[in-house]
Amino acid sequence: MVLEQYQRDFISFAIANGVLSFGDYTLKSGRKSPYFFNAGKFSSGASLSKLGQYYAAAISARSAEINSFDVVFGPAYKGIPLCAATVIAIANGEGRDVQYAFNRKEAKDHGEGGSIVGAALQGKRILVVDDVITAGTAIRESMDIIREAGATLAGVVVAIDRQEKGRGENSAQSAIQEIEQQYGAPVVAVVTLGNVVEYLKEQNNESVAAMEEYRREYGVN
Ligand SMILES: O=P(O)(O)OC[C@H]1O[C@H](OP(=O)(O)OP(=O)(O)O)[C@H](O)[C@@H]1O
Repeated sequence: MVLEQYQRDFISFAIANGVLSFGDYTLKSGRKSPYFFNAGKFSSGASLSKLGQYYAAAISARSAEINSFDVVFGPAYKGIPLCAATVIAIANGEGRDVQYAFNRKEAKDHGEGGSIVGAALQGKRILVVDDVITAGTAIRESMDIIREAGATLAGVVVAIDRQEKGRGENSAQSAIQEIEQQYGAPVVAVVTLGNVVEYLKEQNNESVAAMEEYRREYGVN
């Protein structure tokens, strides 16, 4: 697996910000993981600005799959700064003025009202950005919003794909693979678990063995 330079930079940036850490973690799924990714720690102007640039880099690197999009949509709440940072990075880096929108978790019944803030979605191709996909609930909710608005899904971008099997007895697929299949649109991650392992190998990092073992146990093919 070839590690692109933006992916190498993103992993080292995530480690430096304490977003990606290695140790013994128990996940919501109950799985014991040798690593943890907490995007909430990108919590300053400079780190959010860089994060937007990594999303923009991933979108550009995978443009053949994503094809074209008109609006970047961020599901509340954590998707909100992400969609804003991503369109700013696209405007500054590529000179392309892309629209953005996000939802309110609770619809507002005064003022302009409604539950979508930002660009109108109707008839447009929507790229959804979020930090992570776990069970896929947030993305399915976004899909409902997109369909109700008469728009179509161009793709989804997340920071990391853990590439692990779902928790169902016979689940051989990850939540990301299920979403790709269900909606017929690509889900692109800035980095995958495979990329992280590759990076750690390059660095002769001591966590490689534990990461590979985790991947053997829970990884998808
Ligand atoms: O694939 P899922 O199982 O939906 O899990 C991932 C979602 O969960 C988190 O958001 P959450 O819904 O907790 O809301 P928040 O952004 O307000 O924290 C996260 O930001 C994703 O949107």
